[in-house]
Amino acid sequence: MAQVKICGLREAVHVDAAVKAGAQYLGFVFFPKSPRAVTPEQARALMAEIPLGIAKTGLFVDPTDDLLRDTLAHAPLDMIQLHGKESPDRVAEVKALTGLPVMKAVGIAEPADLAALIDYGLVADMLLVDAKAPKGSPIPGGNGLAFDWRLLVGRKWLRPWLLAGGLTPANVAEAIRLTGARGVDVSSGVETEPGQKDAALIRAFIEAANV
Ligand SMILES: O=C(O)c1ccccc1N[C@@H]1O[C@H](COP(=O)(O)O)[C@@H](O)[C@H]1O
Repeated sequence: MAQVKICGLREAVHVDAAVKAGAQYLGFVFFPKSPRAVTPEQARALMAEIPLGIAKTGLFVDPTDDLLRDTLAHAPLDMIQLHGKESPDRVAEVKALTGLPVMKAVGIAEPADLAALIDYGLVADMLLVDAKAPKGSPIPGGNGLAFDWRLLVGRKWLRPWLLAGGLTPANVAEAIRLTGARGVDVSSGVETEPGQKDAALIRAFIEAANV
């Protein structure tokens, strides 16, 4: 069974669909430039019915200590996802500050980008192997772009990892087969437009990840 993270949830009906379909991670975006951004108070309400055992993951982009503290004061997160330019030292600081496991996203476009996964594997609890955002994009992820999955064939890292970037119900099974990923993360691929999740697409994605 592949582990699935559904990211960028903003409505209870989609949280419910993801929980019932068997997602192991649910992502809430605390980055104002994203069309999926929620406030800590909105996230808290969305999290109320999430069963124990599903990791409520807060997505941040180069967060300040204050943003992390303020968010955690309202929203009971289980994991932090760092999706900006955080250095390995900053990853370690965020772990110490929050007391939570940290998943660090690394953008991949070419073989040289893979080296960062070794460095971050020394400090992060999990790795998120995502497509590198196009130049000029206002958001460093959630762009619905895939990278060349063949770059990952035969690679191993120190930490568990999720594959992300342009995954959809139509391509996720092939992505898992090719890369050997044990977990996948999706945002745009289960939406009808940026920020608008779709319950049927969420169910189709989780089903396809587990064929
Ligand atoms: O989803 C967002 O809006 C977002 C904003 C800023 C950083 C990351 C974001 N999403 C993450 O990006 C990847 C891939 O998304 P997609 O499936 O290609 O749309 C995923 O890990 C999201 O968690």
